[in-house]
Amino acid sequence: MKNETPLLSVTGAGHRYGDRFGCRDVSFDLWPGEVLAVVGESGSGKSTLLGMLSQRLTLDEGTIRYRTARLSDADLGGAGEDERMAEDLLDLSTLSEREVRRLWRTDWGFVHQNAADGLRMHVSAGGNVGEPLMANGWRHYGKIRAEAEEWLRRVEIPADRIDEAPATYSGGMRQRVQIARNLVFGPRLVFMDEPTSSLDVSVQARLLDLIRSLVAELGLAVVVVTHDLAVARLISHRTLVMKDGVVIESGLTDRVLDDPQAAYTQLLVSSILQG
Ligand SMILES: Nc1ncnc2c1ncn2[C@@H]1O[C@H](COP(=O)(O)OP(=O)(O)OP(=O)(O)O)[C@@H](O)[C@H]1O
Repeated sequence: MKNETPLLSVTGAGHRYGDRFGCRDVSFDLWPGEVLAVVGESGSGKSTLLGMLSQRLTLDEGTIRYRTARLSDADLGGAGEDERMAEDLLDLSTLSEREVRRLWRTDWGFVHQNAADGLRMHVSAGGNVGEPLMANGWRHYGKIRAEAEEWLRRVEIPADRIDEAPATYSGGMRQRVQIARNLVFGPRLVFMDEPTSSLDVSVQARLLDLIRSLVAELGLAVVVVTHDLAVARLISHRTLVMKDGVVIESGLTDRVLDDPQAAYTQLLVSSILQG
């Protein structure tokens, strides 16, 4: 059953590069446990949308609201801030940098296309996964180590390799460590930018399977950007199709892919079938 308020609520959102919009007029709601795929060809605005949602790019029009429980902690500062934090849906444009950093520490994960952007390649895998726990106040080395080991086991890293650095790992293993590092602290919303596209097809399937089962098990909300409709099909519940910076079609993934309404989506789907 759905909660009454979405976790993320996006209305008329847009980002401008100079005088041109990279994406605009994007609206959707995302509930806990839901995976939203953003698909479209190169240059359609997928990365811009992800950057805007994750607060890496400015929101130049519209609103993005996020439902937060944890930000109401008293340690955030003045009374005004606390009051605002206690609200159900928080307007992200009102957050200070410190508040955004806190969201990244406690609530949000980001799985990059290239593991090197999301991992410390020369720190052990165990260290990579333990670090977010330390950032969240874990102090007991044995507990951090045990939790990191448990997560590396869940993402199928052999126990005898956790003291090795990701630099020595295969591409698939690196992505799995990146996933563990992004899930170990219990986020509620995870952004994924082409999480499998740097990998061989056979490795992709296994990783997608792992992502799908972890996301379901943890009830995570996910926004995944992909140019690959098969990825959308495998892991997402709903899909947004983007073209020239705007959403041209959205709906349940099976509906969008099996019965596309927009001519552009029909073309995308048929080019896959022919390919
Ligand atoms: N830094 C930038 N400066 C100016 N224009 C940009 C910049 N980044 C992207 N754009 C433009 O914004 C539009 C959307 O690009 P975006 O990178 O979001 O598309 P995309 O769908 O993610 O493409 P890809 O799959 O190739 O990453 C394009 O017209 C692109 O040229």
